[in-house]
Amino acid sequence: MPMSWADSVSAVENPAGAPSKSAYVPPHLRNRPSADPPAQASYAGPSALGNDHSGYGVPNVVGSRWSGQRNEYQSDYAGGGGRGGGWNGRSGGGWDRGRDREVNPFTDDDSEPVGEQESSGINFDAYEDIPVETSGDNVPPPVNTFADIDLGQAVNENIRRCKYVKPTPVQRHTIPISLAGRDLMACAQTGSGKTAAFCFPIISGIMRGQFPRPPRPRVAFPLALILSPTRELSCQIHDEAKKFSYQTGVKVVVAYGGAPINQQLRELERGVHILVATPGRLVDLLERARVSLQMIRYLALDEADRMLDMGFEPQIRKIVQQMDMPPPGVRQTMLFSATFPKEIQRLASDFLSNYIFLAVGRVGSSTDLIVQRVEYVQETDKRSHLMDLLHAQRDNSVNGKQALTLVFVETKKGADALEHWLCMNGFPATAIHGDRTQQEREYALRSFKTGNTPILVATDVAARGLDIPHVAHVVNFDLPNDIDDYVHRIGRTGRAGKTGLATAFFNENNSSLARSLSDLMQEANQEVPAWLSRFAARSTYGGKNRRGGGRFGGRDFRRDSSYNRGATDYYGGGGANMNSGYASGGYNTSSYGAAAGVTSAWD
Ligand SMILES: Nc1ncnc2c1ncn2[C@@H]1O[C@H](COP(=O)(O)OP(=O)(O)OP(=O)(O)O)[C@@H](O)[C@H]1O
Repeated sequence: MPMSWADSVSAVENPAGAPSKSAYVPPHLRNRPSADPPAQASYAGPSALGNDHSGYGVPNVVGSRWSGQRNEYQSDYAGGGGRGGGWNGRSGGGWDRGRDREVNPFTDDDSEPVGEQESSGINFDAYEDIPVETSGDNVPPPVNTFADIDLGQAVNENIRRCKYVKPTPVQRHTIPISLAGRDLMACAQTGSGKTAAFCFPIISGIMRGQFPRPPRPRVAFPLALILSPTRELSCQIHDEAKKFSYQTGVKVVVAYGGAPINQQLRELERGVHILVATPGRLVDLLERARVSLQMIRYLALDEADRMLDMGFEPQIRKIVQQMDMPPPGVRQTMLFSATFPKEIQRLASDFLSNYIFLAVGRVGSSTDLIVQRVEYVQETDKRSHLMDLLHAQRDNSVNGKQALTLVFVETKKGADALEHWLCMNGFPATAIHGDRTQQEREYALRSFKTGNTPILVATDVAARGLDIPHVAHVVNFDLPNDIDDYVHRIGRTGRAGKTGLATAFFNENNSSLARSLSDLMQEANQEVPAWLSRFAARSTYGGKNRRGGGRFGGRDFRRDSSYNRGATDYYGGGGANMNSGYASGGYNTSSYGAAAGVTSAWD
């Protein structure tokens, strides 16, 4: 009988009763040192913060909204209640022991990719002429190199370990904005390095800041909260953040649904500076009073438009507005996505204070990195058409290794059925969707990443954020209803300067998407088939086709004349500290890159 995930985790915790087959361990708990010392000796974040590896021995706060409060705080914030109170002293030696115990995330081969995983091979030329547009008050100028940014020695060392040679455009612009303490809504193409763009300033800010001691034991008081919509994405952000914060003393913990909560509670009790979480599990932890948000200084929402879409909005409002989190203007808030529909921007502005809007890159995820093809395929022909594509791909395999192909379908049942059919026909495939257990989801992802099953059939649960190297082909077997979902799906390929292919199967059922798809492809200089243009000419934008970005995935809604007329409506009661410059029409916009001065089909 297969062992459940919960059983397998408790088997890890109770080795005496462990079954002979290897037990499943959640990703964020893998590669932990085998002998776990008592909690009080395990991690002493605050002493690390004082253990100056970062060049911050002398307060050197760059425009942080916390700089003025340094002296009010104790110097030894520990990030969590801890057990036994071993969290307080810089001189207690806990950090040194803690640091020794810190697992080196750069040697983690947990998800060994098909080929070598190198960042240095990134083709930055692909980003040279990317259009960038900022709006807002007193926008800090972009930087050109990591050396131009004062992130501290320890973070710089981790950047080197990551093999990041220079910042991507979104990093060049957002990091100075965030380090200046400004709120931010950033809309940048898929695969362009947004994760590091919000992680670096948070880590650096926590390293240089001084924070009060958590007031209650056994309750976690994170300083930063990063929310994302899926479990896999939260795990991925956690992994990335651990790399960026290695040996900085900043402790990152992840909490997500589908995993045993007790394990996560124990992690939280050991101390946390940065909590990465999915909204549902976080609400659970808040309701159990095991996490308090009262010390939050940084709030980042990844895939922010998804987080504020109908499904998640109530939970996000609860977390951000109805618990004990400091209000906008006190905390620093950063929202990131590749797409930002205007109505979502309006909602989001409730969470922000005098923010800067940044748009980087074209719609369709990247300039010419993703070749987009649309083929007219009747429902009944889709399987055989897919088979043809896969056969062609198999013929083109390099060194016997088949390129990774991600196939998006509409329903969970459809995913199961297509996976089964592919396997029956000799194509090693696996599937990921919301009805699979977390263990199955993780196995599927891992099996795909390592190339054991080079075809992954997925629902939209895999559409956003997942950074899987070597995905060469994204097939929209079923097209989504929303063009923004299409943008995120195809963005699973063509990442970080690499090229990719996206094929969509289109038929009458997708008529409502025709116009936005055809416009998007034109914007991205893709060949639009004549038949699709005819479909587009016949259709209007459906209610769900709400793109408003033109060359970008979104444009600042405050630029709309309707916004200036009705500014108070949007901000009434939201607590936003609106800069008078916007409402009075004196708002600043600047464009960088090849194409300054914006004209857009959607405005
Ligand atoms: N400065 C850099 N130099 C080289 N590689 C980088 C740099 N910054 C990020 N990367 C790499 O680029 C890839 C994509 O980054 P990331 O996942 O943060 O993209 P994203 O913009 O969040 O994408 P999505 O919109 O799909 O969520 C990752 O593999 C990351 O390690």
